[in-house]
Amino acid sequence: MGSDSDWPVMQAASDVLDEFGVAWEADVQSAHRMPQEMLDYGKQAHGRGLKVLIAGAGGAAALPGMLASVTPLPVIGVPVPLKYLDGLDSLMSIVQMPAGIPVATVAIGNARNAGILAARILATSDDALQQRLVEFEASLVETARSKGQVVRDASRRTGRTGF
Ligand SMILES: Nc1c(C(=O)O)ncn1[C@@H]1O[C@H](COP(=O)(O)O)[C@@H](O)[C@H]1O
Repeated sequence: MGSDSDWPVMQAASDVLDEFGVAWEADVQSAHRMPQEMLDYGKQAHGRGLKVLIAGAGGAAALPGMLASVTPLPVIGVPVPLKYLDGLDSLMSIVQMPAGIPVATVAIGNARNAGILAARILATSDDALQQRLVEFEASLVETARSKGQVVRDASRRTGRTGF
């Protein structure tokens, strides 16, 4: 992430990776504030055995794209919302990459989805992880169904059938 101030948003990625039993590391690397160190981190990531990079940054978010330009690894960008512009600036900075340097961009502030997408990428070569993802998706179906049941029960009680 571009700053430790992004951690409250980015932590959701590490939380969901923990849920799936996927090892992760977190670091602060800023393309703007520490360009050489950030480039070194990106260049070395592949050789160190990392498999997917999740890059979260707010405002003028150069970090995800710059990382993607120096690594063959898949990079997932997380637009971090700041006080001004609600993360739209970050979203635009991350999503509009030139051809040849892709960054898979998730919704503003949705680091959890970045973690899940990383797990899905890793699961293409990990059957056990694939199975955990299948079970996770099934649990989402159950949760959505039970929420629908709560609404149906409430509408029956009140006699209202629509909203
Ligand atoms: N967007 C970038 C980059 C970069 O893209 O290189 N480096 C820091 N930042 C962002 O600046 C915001 C404010 O950072 P501070 O809270 O440290 O002032 C953070 O959201 C960070 O991701």
